[in-house]
Amino acid sequence: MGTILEIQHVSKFFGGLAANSDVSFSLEEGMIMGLIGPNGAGKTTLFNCITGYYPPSRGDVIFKGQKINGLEPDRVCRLGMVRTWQKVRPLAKLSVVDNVMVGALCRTNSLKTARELAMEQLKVVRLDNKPNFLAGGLPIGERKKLEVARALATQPQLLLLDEVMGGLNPAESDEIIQLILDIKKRGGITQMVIEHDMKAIMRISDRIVVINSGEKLAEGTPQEIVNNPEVVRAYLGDFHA
Ligand SMILES: Nc1ncnc2c1ncn2[C@@H]1O[C@H](COP(=O)(O)OP(=O)(O)OP(=O)(O)O)[C@@H](O)[C@H]1O
Repeated sequence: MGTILEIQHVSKFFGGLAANSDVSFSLEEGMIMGLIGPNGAGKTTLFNCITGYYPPSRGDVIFKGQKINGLEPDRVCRLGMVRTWQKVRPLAKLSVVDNVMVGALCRTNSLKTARELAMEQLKVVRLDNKPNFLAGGLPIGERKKLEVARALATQPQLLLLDEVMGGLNPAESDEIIQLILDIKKRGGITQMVIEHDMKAIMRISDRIVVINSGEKLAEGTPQEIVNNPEVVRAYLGDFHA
């Protein structure tokens, strides 16, 4: 197993605000990395810097040994890295399967192949009973799954999930947790997960990075993180796994 992603001294400034400040860590292939921190800590900004939605102001993002800062998100996606969005925005007037085909078309120009790839991923997220439903009519739990299916259809090696459990009830969150663990078990996809649900993040993560005020506060196994006094003081309060 090698390193799939290296974040080296990444900073992102918005005017005078350092949304990310000198953040460094790396991800081993096949693992699930949790990214946690208080609201406004800079987690989504870091995802945006990694996936090409913004170039970092400083520092480098190295994916599979290649420096990718400054590359457009669609180029990054073709290299094998894709993210989901915290606020899911499916193409509401398109069907479920057509939404997932949009992801698959990153790999093929054939609509037939794209449809087959899309149906495969709908099976993975258990939405294959609704391919012709309008995406805009899905309840939030299914819209989140659709978002994951669209991302998977790009055939990524690195999947970044931004609060896929946000707004879900416990049963729906459990389904997503199971989905993330299934993706890991099938192999071939490394995952990085932003999540506020601490029980969930402790359950799924091999390692956790804690961000606070734009800076990396700590990194370690879930057990190391819950036992880190600085993390407890800044973020976890009296949370115990
Ligand atoms: N495009 C932008 N322009 C200006 N400031 C921004 C922009 N995007 C984010 N910020 C600021 O950067 C800081 C980090 O925001 P970010 O959304 O990355 O945090 P977060 O950890 O993902 O928060 P949350 O958990 O609430 O989603 C915040 O102060 C935010 O207001």
